[in-house]
Amino acid sequence: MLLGAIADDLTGATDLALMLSREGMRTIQTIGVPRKGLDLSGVDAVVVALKSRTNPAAGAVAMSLEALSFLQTAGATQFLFKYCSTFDSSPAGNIGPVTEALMQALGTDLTIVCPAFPANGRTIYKGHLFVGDQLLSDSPMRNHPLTPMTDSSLVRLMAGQSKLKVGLVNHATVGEGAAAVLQAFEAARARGEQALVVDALTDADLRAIGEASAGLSLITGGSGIALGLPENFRRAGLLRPADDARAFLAPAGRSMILAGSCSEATRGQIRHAIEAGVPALKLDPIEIAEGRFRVDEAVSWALAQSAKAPLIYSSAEPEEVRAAQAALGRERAGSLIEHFLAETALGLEAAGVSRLIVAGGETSGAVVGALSPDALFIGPEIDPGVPWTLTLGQRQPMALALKSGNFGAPDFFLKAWDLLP
Ligand SMILES: Nc1ncnc2c1ncn2[C@@H]1O[C@H](COP(=O)(O)OP(=O)(O)O)[C@@H](O)[C@H]1O
Ligand SMILES: O=C(O)[C@@H](O)C(=O)COP(=O)(O)O
Repeated sequence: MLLGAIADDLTGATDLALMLSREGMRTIQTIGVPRKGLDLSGVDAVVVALKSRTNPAAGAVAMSLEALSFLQTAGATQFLFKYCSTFDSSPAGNIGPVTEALMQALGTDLTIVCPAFPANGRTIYKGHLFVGDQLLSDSPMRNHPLTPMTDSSLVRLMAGQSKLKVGLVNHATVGEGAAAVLQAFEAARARGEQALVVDALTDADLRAIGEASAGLSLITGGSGIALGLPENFRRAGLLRPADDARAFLAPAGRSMILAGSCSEATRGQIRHAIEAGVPALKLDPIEIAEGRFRVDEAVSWALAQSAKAPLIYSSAEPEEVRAAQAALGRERAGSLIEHFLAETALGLEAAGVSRLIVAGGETSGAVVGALSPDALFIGPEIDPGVPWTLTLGQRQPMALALKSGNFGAPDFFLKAWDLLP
C-alpha cells in the first residue's frame, strides 16, 4: 500500500478512487474505516469514504484520525485528505481543523490546499476558486442546502477555519513547472507558512503540483490533485505496471434512480429525464415529516413502474428548499430526506433492484451506509468524476453510480445504463 486517502464524503471518495485507478494505481474504496481482515493484498491505494463533511469539527477530526490510523497500519506512506472541488464546508467549517489534526498526527509542517478539478470546471487563480466562469460565491453553490459557499478565497476560508499560517503559490510559479513549485514550497516553509493554496488552471498544472508534492506526507484537495501522484510512485519504481482491469460484471436485476441533491446540475438532469419520459416521483419533506407519505409507498410506486429506471427525487429549487428548512430546520430537513432515501434503497434492494444511481454526496453516504457493503470496486467512467461501482462484501452485489450533485452531463440519468453489460 502506497497512498492512503481520507475522503469527507462518498461521491468524493468515488471520484478520487476513479482518478487514482485511471492513473494506474490499484485502488479500493472502503465505506468508512473497514472491519479488520479486509484483504488489501495487491492494492496500491485505499480511499476511506467518510460522511464527515457537515459534521462539527470535533467529530470530523476524530473520524479522520481513525481513518489515518487505519491507513498507517495498512502501510501507506503518503496521505491525501479529499474534500469537495467546491470546498464544501458548513459555516463553522471542518476542512481546516481536520487538516490541522492530520498534520499534527503525521508530524508534518507543510501541506497544500488544492481543490482544482479542471475537467469539471473547477480552477484556482490567485487563490480564488472558480466554478466554470463564475467565482465560487457567485455559482449555484451559494444556495447549497447544507454547505452554502459565499466566499471564493481559499486563503481566507482556510485561515478562517484553522490556526494554520496560510500562504499562496500563484499561477505564475505553477506555470513554470514542478521544480519552481517545489522551490516555492521550500520558500514558504522557510517563512513559516503551513498550508499553501496552490493555483491550478489545467491538468498540466495539477501534474506539476503532484510531482512537486512527492515529498509531502499530507496533501489536501480535490480528486484533481491526485492526477500527478501515481507518477511519483511509478518513478520511484514502487508501482507495478497495470494489469488487465478486473471485469466489471453488473448483476442482473431492476434499475432505479434516487436523487437527494438539489444542485443545479442534478435538477437539470431530472428535468432532462422527465422530458425523455422517465417516470418520476417527487418527495415532499413536509409530507414525510408529518407521516403523510411513507417509505413503503415510495417503494411500491417504483416497483409498479414498467419503465426501465424510474426516478424518486426530493431535489427542489432553492426557494422550496428554504421553505422546507424554515419549517423543519436545515439539518432535520436534510437528514429526514437522507433517511427516507436510504430506507427506500433498502426496500428496493430487498425487492431485487440491483442497479442504482444515487445523486448527491450526503444522500449517497446515507444510502450506502444503509446498504452497508464493505467496499466498492471501481468500474467504467460515466462522466468525469463518476464511475459505476460494484459493492463488495454484500451477499448480493449491486451496481451503484454515486453521482456528485454537481457532476454529470444533462443526459446522465439516461446514458449511464448504456455502460452496464
Ligand atoms: N427538498 C429538500 N428540502 C430540503 N433539503 C433537501 C431537500 N432535498 C434534499 N435535501 C437535502 O439536501 C442535501 C443535499 O446534499 P447532497 O446529497 O450532498 O447533494 P450534493 O451532492 O448536491 O451536495 C441532503 O442532506 C438532502 O437530504
Ligand atoms: O470534488 C468534488 O466535487 C466531488 O468529488 C465531491 O466531493 C462531491 O460532493 P457532492 O457534490 O456533495 O456530491
